[in-house]
Amino acid sequence: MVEKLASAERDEALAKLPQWRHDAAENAITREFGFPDFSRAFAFMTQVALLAEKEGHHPDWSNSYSTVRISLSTHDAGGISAKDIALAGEIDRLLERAPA
Ligand SMILES: C[C@H](O)[C@H](O)[C@H]1CNC2=NC(N)=NC(=O)C2=N1
Repeated sequence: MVEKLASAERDEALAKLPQWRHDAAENAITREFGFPDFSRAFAFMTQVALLAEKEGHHPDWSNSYSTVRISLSTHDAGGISAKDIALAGEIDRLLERAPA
């Protein structure tokens, strides 16, 4: 089982993911994404869903029209693990490859 990161490790990893925030109340890392419309927001969610299935690691998220909010934590570890950091990086790279 993957271990949760110590807060110093988490902060060091987050320094390389400047668009992600540590949400202490959720014990998760979060990012909000804005798109021009619902279709593009949902297309992004579809890509993230496929990525999550591939990784066996899944986001907690919400969608309101053209906004998608993603919260990543490792439920099994009770906090933020390297898997969350890795998935956040891959989600960022999805947008670099195919800007919405
Ligand atoms: C068995 C399966 O791999 C686990 O239940 C996975 C599935 N996806 C998961 N996703 C997240 N975010 N946290 C987990 O602990 C987790 N566990």
